[in-house]
Amino acid sequence: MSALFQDYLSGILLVVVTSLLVTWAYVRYSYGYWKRRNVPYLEPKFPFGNSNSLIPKGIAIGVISKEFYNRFKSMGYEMIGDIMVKDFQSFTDRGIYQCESDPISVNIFAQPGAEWRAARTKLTTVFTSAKMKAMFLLMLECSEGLKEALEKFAQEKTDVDMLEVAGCFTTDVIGLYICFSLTKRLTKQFVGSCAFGISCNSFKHPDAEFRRMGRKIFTEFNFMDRLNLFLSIYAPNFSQKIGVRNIQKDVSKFFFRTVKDTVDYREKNNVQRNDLLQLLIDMKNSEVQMSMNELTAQVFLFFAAGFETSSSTTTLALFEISQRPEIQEKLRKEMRDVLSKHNGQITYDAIAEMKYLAQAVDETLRLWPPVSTITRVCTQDYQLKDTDLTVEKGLFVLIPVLGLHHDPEYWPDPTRFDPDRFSDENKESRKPFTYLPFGEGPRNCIGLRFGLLQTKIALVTVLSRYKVTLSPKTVLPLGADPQTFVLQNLNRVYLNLEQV
Ligand code: HEM
Repeated sequence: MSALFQDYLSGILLVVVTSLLVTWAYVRYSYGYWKRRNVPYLEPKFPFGNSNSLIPKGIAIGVISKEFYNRFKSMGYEMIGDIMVKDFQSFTDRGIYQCESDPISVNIFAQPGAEWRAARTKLTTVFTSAKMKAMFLLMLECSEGLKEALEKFAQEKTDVDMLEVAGCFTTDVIGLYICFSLTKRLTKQFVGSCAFGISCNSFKHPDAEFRRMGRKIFTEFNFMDRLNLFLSIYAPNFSQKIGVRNIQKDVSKFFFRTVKDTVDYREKNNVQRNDLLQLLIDMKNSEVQMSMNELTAQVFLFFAAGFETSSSTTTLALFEISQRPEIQEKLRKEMRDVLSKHNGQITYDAIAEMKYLAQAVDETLRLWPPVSTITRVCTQDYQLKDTDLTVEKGLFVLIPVLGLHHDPEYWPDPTRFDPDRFSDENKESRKPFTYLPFGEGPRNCIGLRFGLLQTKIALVTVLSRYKVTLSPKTVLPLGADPQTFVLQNLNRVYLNLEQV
């Protein structure tokens, strides 16, 4: 019996030791990939190679890719244009994990090649100029909630947690855009009414489900969420086989429930609305035949991509502007001049006329690009121009947006906030592909105009009414949070408002 047990133990030991040896050999071999090809590289460290962004106290992905960029930029950045635009057909995918058993992950951001192209063609119709103009009215309606909240802060002379306030505004905008009517009457009927268990008036209900889910998508990961994320990034094929999900279960459940209830309600009651969901419902019922799973996944992605990027841009623009009184005054003067030409009303055309505002937003996106690293995956072997190096199918490419945006060669004194960098004259002399806040090429940001518009409306709402200063409560430097994939700050931005 004891000999049998010993044999059993030795067997287990042998399996364990062999597995460890095989893993070690595999890791060593993988770490030698660039050395074997004679390409300059950073020595990877066990167990996370060159990336430790998923472990507590790690480094944000944008900061890691900036470090790579600073080390190797002498190799030339021209290949970025080839990869994103000219030779896009060899780099159509983003390499984001998706898993059929978690249908919400199969969205336009993650979809590969042909599936992505079909989805992009369908969804592009959502962002026409006419739709943007209609959307503008809805954004203005949502800015009423922002106005009220700001008034309260100013009267009570309390610090404004700007990311939270901007997050409420953009959540309402995107929530309404996705699911609710563009007409005032119907919007009023639904805002805050919890018609389908949703409340989308984040200012009145800061813990409304839409807002709670929004916060959760980017910042709240428990141990299992973290483990799932880790597996989906480092072992995607294995993760797909065992059904690992990279989006939190309750977030996924919320979107499936909400979208299903809303679609059922509209179909049963023959309700038609002028919003994204209607467009997707029409597609579902047309020859395009979008499934309910795809429809829900796209709704989720628009929500996730649409609110956080713009709320952090608004917050960081105000962070910079609060510390530069001369820039703030110039912006306010422009706002007043333009608004006075439009009877004091914020209109679509008035926003388009505010050139210095556009420059300030562009400069914020240079200094603080929410998507600080863009990814592409090589989808067919690719010969890198002027080299004998073949980029192999399946290889991941990181495009170091933060590194490019902070490079003193293209942006002298790069940490200084200076909207004049984006004057017409300076824009003309800029090198291509050194400014990529919305990506580039066929897979660039589909919501670019939407994002800029809601950011500008929020800024006009704040700056045309209040002088903004940075509260001493703000801990500096802000620092980049390693735990999220968008560039988020570790420390909150607190502002003080004084009516002008
Ligand atoms: C300031 C605001 C925003 C910024 C900085 C931003 C940035 C980006 C970036 C860098 C990408 C990747 C581009 C690439 O890979 O080349 C992206 C993709 C995307 N964004 Fe945005 N975004 C913003 C707002 C929005 C909004 C408001 C929406 C929707 C309403 C949106 C929807 C999307 C979608 C669907 C994609 C995937 C496009 C595709 O794969 O075809 N974004 N965004």
